[in-house]
Amino acid sequence: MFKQYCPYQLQNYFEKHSKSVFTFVYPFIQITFNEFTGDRFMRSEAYSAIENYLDSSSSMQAKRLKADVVKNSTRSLVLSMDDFEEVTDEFQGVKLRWASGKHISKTQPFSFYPVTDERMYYTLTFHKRHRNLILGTYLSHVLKEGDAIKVKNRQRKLYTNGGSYWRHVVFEHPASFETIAMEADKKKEIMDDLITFSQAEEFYARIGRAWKRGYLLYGPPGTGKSTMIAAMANLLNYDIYDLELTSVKDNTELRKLLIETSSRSIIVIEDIDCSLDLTGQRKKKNEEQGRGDEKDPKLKLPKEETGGKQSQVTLSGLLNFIDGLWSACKGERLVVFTTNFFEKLDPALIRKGRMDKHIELSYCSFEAFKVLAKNYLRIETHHLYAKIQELLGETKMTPAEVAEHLMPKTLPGDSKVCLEGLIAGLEKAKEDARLKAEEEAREKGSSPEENAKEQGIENGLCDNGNTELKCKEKE
Ligand SMILES: Nc1ncnc2c1ncn2[C@@H]1O[C@H](COP(=O)(O)OP(=O)(O)OP(=O)(O)O)[C@@H](O)[C@H]1O
Repeated sequence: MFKQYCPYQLQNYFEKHSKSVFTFVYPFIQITFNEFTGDRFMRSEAYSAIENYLDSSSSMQAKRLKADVVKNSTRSLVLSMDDFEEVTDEFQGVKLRWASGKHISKTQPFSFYPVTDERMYYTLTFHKRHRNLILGTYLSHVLKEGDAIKVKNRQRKLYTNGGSYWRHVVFEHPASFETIAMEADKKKEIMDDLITFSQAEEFYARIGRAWKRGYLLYGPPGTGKSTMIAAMANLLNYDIYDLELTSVKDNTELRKLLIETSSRSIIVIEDIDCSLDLTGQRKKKNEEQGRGDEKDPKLKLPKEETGGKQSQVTLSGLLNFIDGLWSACKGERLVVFTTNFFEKLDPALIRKGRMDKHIELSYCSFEAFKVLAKNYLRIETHHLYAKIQELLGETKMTPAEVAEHLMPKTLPGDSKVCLEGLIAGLEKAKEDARLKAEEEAREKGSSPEENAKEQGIENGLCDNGNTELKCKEKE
């Protein structure tokens, strides 16, 4: 009515003065928290924290609620406060009122149809005599609680890069450290390391280091490197960013992608030896040029998925990402590289400080087999175990291959059939290796035993299933 009957020229005047009179006599303070700050595309962190904080209490108080299904493993229903609804809160005996609202505006940019733009907001109302308490302690309490609820309830995501953007799906991999086939003490060491890292915020701040840790997982294909990454993410409740380096155009794009990763995440580069053209060229180039520059800016990625153009990402760009200045910007993060060829990697890339922990995932040991048998067949022991132990000591078989033999062919599955299948597989692998060694010995004119040993070293294998580096060390 006011807008309809009051002359337009007077409206502003009245609004301005009535507001100041109203503010003078009104004993309450009102704060608005908008969903978006400045930039339309940046959601306000304060708004998200308040949303989480209020959602936890609004289901008990609000009369009108919104429901949404969260597609995590349990598909739970999340209730939140509906638009233009109010709830009260109490803090140290002080009562406060939260209300949700929505600004709706119709914009008509270049399209024929008007586009509706909705912006949510929350308002907090409290008496002005509690100003110090609310602005100081209460608001930081709300933000802290809201962030903690977010961490607890969040759906973890698996991101992958398509060009310069991240796309994501909900991450629901069932791998855990319990199901990983590995020696118990090695497993415990890795878990302790991860947990210590995740709790060491103050420690990292005190020693002046960015809160991040690098892991290099190496070993033959099928030994559980990817499974280990999923187990790490599940243990720490982190997101995963699976970075496909070959589709990143240049260092600027790499930096953009990495700046967009969030805290509490694992950044993974799988098969790093295939993503970066490493040692060979670099060493050769350095030798030719007679210099030992660690970060050769001319070293480029192979020409692959960057629209047929050669990727311009350089080793120096990658090294900057791992431990350059900006890498400290986003808090708690793990960087994980995987490779099948440890020895191919540039020492600069994997030196301690960049890749702090080197974890070898190797061929299936008897202890690892027992974990797999427990997972797949639910048995702790069997009279065929002795034979399997003997064969695993003589033959190399990856956990992936062992797992395949243990997979029941029909349900509910017969343990004896699976174990016999595994024994047959191991015997065949042993025989194949023997024939191959004989064949190659004939070609070279050396004895099969010598040849087998040489082969083991060439292929990165060793008597006990370790990779080349260890074999050489042992020798
Ligand atoms: N150590 C292990 N513990 C439990 N399962 C394993 C292990 N290693 C392999 N597997 C099984 O084998 C499959 C393949 O393993 P995974 O993809 O993790 O191997 P990888 O080392 O990452 O191989 P690649 O180098 O080819 O990427 C997985 O689905 C998993 O079920």
